Amino acid sequence: MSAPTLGYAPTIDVDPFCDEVLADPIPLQRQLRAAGPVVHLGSYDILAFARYEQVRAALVDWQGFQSAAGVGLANFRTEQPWRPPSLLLEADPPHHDAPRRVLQKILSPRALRTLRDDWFADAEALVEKVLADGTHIVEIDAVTELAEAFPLRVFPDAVGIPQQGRENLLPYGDHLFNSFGPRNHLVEAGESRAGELQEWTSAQCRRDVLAPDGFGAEIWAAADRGDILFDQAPLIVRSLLSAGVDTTVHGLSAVLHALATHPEQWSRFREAPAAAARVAFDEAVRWESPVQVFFRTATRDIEIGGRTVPEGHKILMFLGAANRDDRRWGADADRFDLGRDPSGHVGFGMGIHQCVGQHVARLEAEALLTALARRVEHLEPAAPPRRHLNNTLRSWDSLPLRLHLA
Ligand code: HEM
Ligand SMILES: C=Cc1ccc(C(=O)O)cc1
Repeated sequence: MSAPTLGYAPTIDVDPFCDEVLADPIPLQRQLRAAGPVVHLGSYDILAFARYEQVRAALVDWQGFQSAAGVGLANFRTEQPWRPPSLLLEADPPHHDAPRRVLQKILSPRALRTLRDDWFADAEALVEKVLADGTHIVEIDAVTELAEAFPLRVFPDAVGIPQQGRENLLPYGDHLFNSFGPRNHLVEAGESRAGELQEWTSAQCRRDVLAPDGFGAEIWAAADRGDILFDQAPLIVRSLLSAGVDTTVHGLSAVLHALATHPEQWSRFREAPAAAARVAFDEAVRWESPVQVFFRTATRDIEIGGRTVPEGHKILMFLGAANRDDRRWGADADRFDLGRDPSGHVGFGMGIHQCVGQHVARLEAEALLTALARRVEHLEPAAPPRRHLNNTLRSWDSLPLRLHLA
C-alpha cells in the first residue's frame, strides 16, 4: 500500500505501546483527539481514531472494518496467528453469527438470573473473610483480595472447568491481551509460557472435562442441537476463558479504585447500592476503559473523518480515548461521576462484536459492590497503587486500600 496516502493525516510518532504510555495513556489520548478525527501513527504506519464519533463508526462498520484479519496489530492475511482465531472476536458474519447467537443466549441477563443468589452470597462470604481480621479499620490489597479473588471464585465454576490449574487463567489472558499489540518486551516476556498456557486452556474446553451444568456444557449442548458444529464448541468455550477473567478482574479494580479515590461518590453509592451498582461499574468502565484499544482491517478504501483508509490497512481504535472525548461526554468527561448516564460508552465495544459477556461482568460487579457497601462505610487509598502494564488492558498490579467498617 502506498504510504503517502497515509501521510495526509496528521502524524504522531509517539508509540502507544511504550511503557510510559501504557502506564498513563491520558496525555496521548488528549494529543490524538486534538490532532484530528483521523491520525497517522508514524511508529506503525497505520491510521488511528481517538474521538468517540470515529471510534463508534468503525466499531459498527463490521463490513468496512473487519475483525477476521485479527483485532490486533498482526494481520492474519499475511501472518500466522499465535493461537487458532476466535470464532467470535476474530470472525465476521456469516461465520460469526452462530457462535455469537449461542453465547448471547447462554450469557443473557435472563440466563444469569440462576447465578445471582449464589454470586451475591459468595461476594458476602468473600467480604466477610477479607474484613474478618480487622476491627474498625482493615487494610487490604484490593487487586489480589477482591478484584482477582471474586471472579476466580465464581467464573471458572460457572464455566464448569476443573479446579486443577486455574492459576493459569490470568497469565493466559494477560499474554493474549499483550499479543494484540506489537511484539514488544511485554509479549516477549509471556512467550516462554504461551504454548503451555494455550494447551492448558484448550484442554479445559473438552466436553469430557467440563461440569455437566456450566456455560461450557451449554455450549456443547448447542452442538448437540445443531446450532453450532461440534468442532466449534471447544473454541467457543475458549472464548469464555480468554475474555471472561482478566477483563472483569481489571474492571473490578477500576471501579474499586474509582470509588476509593472519590469518597463523595462512595457515600452517594451507599445510599442505594443495588440501584447504583450498575451505573458505578459502567461509569468506571467508561472512565478507566479496562480494554483500551482494538484494531480492525479495512476491507476496501474507506472514507472516514475526511480521510481515506486504504484497503488492507489496519486501523487502531482508542476505546479509552473515545470514552473521555468531551465532544460526546461534555467538559467533565475526565470526571468519574455517578450522576452521569454512561450508556453509549465503548468500553464494551459497540455493534455486532459488542461484549457478549457484559452482563456477566455487571453481575460480578453488582455482587461485590453490594457486599462491600453493606460492611464498608468509607474506603481510601492506603498507599500509591501500582499499574499493571499490558498492550491492551489498563489495570493495576496492586491497589492498597484502607476500609473503615460500618
Ligand atoms: C469489564 C469486563 C469486560 C470488558 C471491559 C470487556 C470488553 C470487551 C470489548 C471491548 C469487546 C469488543 C471486542 C471487539 O470489538 O473487537 C468484547 C467482546 C467480547 N467479550 Fe468482553 N469484556 C468484559 C467481560 C467479558 C466477560 C466476563 C466475557 C465472558 C463471559 C466476555 C466475553 C467476550 C466475547 C466472547 C467477546 C467477543 C464478542 C464478539 O466478537 O461477538 N467479556 N469485550
Ligand atoms: C475483549 C476481549 C476478548 C478476548 C478474547 C476473545 C475470544 O477469544 O473470543 C473475545 C474477547
